[in-house]
Amino acid sequence: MSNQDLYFTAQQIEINQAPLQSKIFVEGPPGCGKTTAAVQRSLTMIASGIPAESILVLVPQRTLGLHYTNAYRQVEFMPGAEPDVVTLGGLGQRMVQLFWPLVAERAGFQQPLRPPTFLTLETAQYYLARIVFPLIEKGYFQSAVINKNRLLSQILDNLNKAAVVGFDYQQTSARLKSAYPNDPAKHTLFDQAQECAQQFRKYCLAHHLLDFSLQYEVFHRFLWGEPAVRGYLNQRYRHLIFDNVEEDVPITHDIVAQWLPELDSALLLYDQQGGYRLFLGADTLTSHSLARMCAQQIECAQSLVTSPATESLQSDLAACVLRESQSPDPQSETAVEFSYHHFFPQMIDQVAEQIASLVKDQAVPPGQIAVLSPFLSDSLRFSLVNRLQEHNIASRSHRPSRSLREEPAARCLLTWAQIAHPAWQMKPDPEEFRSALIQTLDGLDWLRAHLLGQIVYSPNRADGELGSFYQIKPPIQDRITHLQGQRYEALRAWLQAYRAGEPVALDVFLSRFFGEVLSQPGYAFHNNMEAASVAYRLVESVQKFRRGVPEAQDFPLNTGFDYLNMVNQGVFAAQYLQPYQPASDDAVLIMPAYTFLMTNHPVRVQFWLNIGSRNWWERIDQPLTHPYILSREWPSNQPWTDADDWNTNQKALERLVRGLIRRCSEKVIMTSVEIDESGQEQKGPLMQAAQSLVRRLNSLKGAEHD
Ligand SMILES: Nc1ncnc2c1ncn2[C@@H]1O[C@H](COP(=O)(O)OP(=O)(O)OP(=O)(O)O)[C@@H](O)[C@H]1O
Repeated sequence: MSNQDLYFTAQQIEINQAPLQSKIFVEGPPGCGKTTAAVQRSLTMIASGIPAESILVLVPQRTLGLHYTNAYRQVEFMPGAEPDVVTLGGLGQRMVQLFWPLVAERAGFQQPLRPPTFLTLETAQYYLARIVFPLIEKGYFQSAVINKNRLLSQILDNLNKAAVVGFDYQQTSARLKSAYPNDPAKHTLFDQAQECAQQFRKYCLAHHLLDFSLQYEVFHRFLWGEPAVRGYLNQRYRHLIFDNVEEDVPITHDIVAQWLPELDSALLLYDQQGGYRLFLGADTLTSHSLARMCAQQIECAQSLVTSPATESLQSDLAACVLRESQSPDPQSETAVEFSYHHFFPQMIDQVAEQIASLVKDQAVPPGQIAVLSPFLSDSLRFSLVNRLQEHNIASRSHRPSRSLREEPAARCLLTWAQIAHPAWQMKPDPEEFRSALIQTLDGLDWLRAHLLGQIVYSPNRADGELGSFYQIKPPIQDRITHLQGQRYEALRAWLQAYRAGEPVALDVFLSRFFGEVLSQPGYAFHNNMEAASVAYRLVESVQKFRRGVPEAQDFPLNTGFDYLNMVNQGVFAAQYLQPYQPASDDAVLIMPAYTFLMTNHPVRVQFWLNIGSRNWWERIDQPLTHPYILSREWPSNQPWTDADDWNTNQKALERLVRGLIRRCSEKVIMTSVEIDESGQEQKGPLMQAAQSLVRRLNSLKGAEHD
């Protein structure tokens, strides 16, 4: 629906028609039309002669800016003369780049004349790993039962929290310890994490490297107060639209509070009951205090998404979560459905069938259906996508970060890279080799791959060469089939030729191998768009790694070894940010629940999978960090208790339930299983709340009959 087709609400008209120089704070529930009104207002401003490039649209994360970028794409702006849609981190990075000479020395960089290198998550993990792994060998982090990747990301998380909440990162351990006064084991972990963070920061300052926390800190502490920088920003931007203020972090709010009086106009949009990015430092209190800085306040009360029935369901289920005695509204019943199953696969089959019936019998567009769960495991995603495919229904799954290592296509490419570079002395085990064969030769089954692999590959072979298909005994050749044998031989010849020549950087190797072998007819990547896109992202990830590691410029070949080493140790390509594509009407969305909340895409029907799982309620265990204790609200020296855990989990579930239902216009279908994927019995708090709602609705009916 384009904006021309909408009848704007009174509040939307008020926002759109407010005088051009106004500073307005709009608040309301999600789905009351705030973003739509803001997009419209910016277009009205541009139509009235305000230069588009003087409008800054600030969002807490890129997905939340999609409505703006999509709308601006429809308008023909001159190149460079369009509104800027950015996060404060993005803006900060640009400023650091631009004003580097002004700030490098003052910020403590030891080689201020060298240009800054901005680290990605992976390159930051790489440098941090070089500090942390030797310490692990010495016995650090022994009591933390988490994998290396999570260890690294929690140390980086502490640095990020300090930067965005606004405290000295060297105080992190003291803050955490004061919340657990009687837990020496935790104290040791916090101190060790702190020591790693300190060494990492020292290394970054010595080598002009900036991870996210340092970018943010340099911008906030050293550039924001500089008259030259402020002058530049004030000349460039005169109008601010700040959407989803409640999902942003305190330092962004501080900066905006100081900036507001200097701007010509501002429109700030606040979602009530939001703050889902708490893990990343989002702070609803500091965000709401911005209301005082705006002369005009507008409240939108009416959701344009929910029906009266889903609105009631939202309030009734939230009451059950919080165990408040509230008599439900009978119409809630029409907006919810429950389905119970013994086992996980039955639940998946049933969900797929229900979706097929919604699409085929009730003409619900697939894009108006979302399947949500707290986490999206590979097996869950895989089974659901497959079941839907059997019904000819397209789906789109999105996880904000995925491990490339988990992608079979990426593992396959990296296995061949190891075989192509014997000097690295990284020999895949026979199982990895067999999987690579299955992933590579189109139509090769497990048994044939096993036969072929057993004969042609041995990790013990000193020269690392692969055996030839033609030396295999004819009856076995027949079993493997000559067609697959020829394909294997062409692959082997390619690798042999590569090994005979000068090796190239890993990303170059991967692109060539993909282009010249894997994507050719007869190989499994041919016409396989998903595998191709994984290959592309892997190449990009290696490339970014090579470019982000300055010493790699001199030794590009070592980078390949380092990269693979990190992958093998479980560090990365542990995570990459999947580009988020805006939702389309022809594919069912399959997403983690919190990711869905950040896509700004309401739907008609939601499926909540396995509501008995405690993951709907419980925070993931983070032994080295803590989102609440490291927030501004948490008083120093106040102990964190089990009751705090319980209360925050309750509050988070209530917020999640409300947030999801407020993005649903017709029905929520809640599914549960007795025994989950890992064989556990399921009866978590969301399930208990749902059961309590059923009881309350039933007793209401009982009362009616009486
Ligand atoms: N005047 C209107 N009439 C009908 N539908 C509308 C109107 N304004 C917006 N919508 C639709 O309502 C939905 C929510 O709108 P919008 O995203 O602008 O709300 P919001 O308050 O910004 O929500 P969120 O906080 O989730 O971003 C969208 O699907 C949008 O197309």
